[in-house]
Amino acid sequence: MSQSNYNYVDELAQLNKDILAKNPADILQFCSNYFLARLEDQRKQLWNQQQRASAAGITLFPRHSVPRQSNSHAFPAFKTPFGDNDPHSEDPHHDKHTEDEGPGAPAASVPTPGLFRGTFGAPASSLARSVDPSDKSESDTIAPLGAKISKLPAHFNANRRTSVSAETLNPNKFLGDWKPPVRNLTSEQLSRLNSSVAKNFLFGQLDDEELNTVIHALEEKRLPQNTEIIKQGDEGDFFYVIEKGEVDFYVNGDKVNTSGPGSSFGELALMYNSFRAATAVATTDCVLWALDRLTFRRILLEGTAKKRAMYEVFFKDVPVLASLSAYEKSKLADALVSKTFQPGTPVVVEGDVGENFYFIESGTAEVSKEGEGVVSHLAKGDYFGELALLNDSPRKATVTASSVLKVATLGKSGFQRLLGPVVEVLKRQDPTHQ
Ligand SMILES: Nc1ncnc2c1ncn2[C@@H]1O[C@@H]2COP(=O)(O)O[C@H]2[C@H]1O
Repeated sequence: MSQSNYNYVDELAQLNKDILAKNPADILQFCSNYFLARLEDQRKQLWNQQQRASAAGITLFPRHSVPRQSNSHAFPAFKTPFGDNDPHSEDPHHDKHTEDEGPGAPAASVPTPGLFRGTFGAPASSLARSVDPSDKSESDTIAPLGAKISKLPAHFNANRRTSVSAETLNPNKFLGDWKPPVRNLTSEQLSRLNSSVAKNFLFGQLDDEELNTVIHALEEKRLPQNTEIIKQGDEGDFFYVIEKGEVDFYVNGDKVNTSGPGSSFGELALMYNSFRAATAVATTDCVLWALDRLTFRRILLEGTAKKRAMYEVFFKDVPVLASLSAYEKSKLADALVSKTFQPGTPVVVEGDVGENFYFIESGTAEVSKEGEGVVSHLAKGDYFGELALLNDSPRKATVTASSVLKVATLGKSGFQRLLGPVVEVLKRQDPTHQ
């Protein structure tokens, strides 16, 4: 069953519950009111989502088409779903037709009163998802690179399910009698999963039962080099973990990232019920493991979203991370593990082999060196422990909690993978580096 069908079934199930609870006299009027209220709610969520995304530096709905870049991937341009009421617009009457809509395409907004008149004002037929039999965005077939990418329907974003909070805050309510898929994994597949994929940072938050459910729901995908795994602008269907190979990511034609074994991608559209934020292309032959949207939302959504939100606040107090993009910060948040040390407890000891890097979330610590005593004091937003990881050398100093100390730790592989862009700055500023 396609993802749209799931959404449709969820929606009808909820409507049915409301009808049974309220037993309305005028069923059609009740249904009409129900869907209008749902639509309004959805648009408000989308609005909030856009605000949060832009605060984090991500543009969900660029106003203008983005010219094709020199690489070979076609990227759709997006229209704001807020029509003429887009507060981000410098010119509210500009850009009613983009080149991507084609000359005959209807205007994105039909003026009607009300905050979201752009989308509410559109004719009913344009609010329904445009049905294009060639649109395989829901299927788990993966388009080979170079396959023709069809243009987006004129009302592309207006028709997306974009609720963040309703399902996010109470996912169980919306998932009904959800049962995770159980794949018939061979013992060879299970052992590969346990030795690599299960170590993905996002799975670190799961208890044994949850991890087991996730592992048995994973589906192996072997993809040749140059396969387009995800297309920017599509609806989210799967979350992926890389077992082997490399994947490049493009946003509006610009390469923004590369990921390798142990990394995951494709979570954003599932978390925010939004379209795919980037195009993902296999740059080598790849072995991936795909987790379906509902299992992701049911088991991984809440913990991931909470952790990202929590560290998003903390990262504002860590100047050295300022140069990381919003997405790089999210990935860093996934990998961090909080630990608390009582006053007087050493966290790293001079001469020891180093395995972890630390940010101070709260509390204080002091740095001391053999023969020199205390050489510096550390507090919230400071970090320590990178030298041993960078140089494969013993710890150069001892760091001891001087009050209850909460740290966010990162292991060696996460440190190399996620803090690469700021390593030079860390090197220069590490307080244990004398
Ligand atoms: N800079 C980036 N911005 C957005 N998404 C990215 C970026 N780099 C990698 N990605 C991944 O690309 C995926 C595309 O699908 P999603 O939007 O579901 O989730 C996205 C992320 O997992």
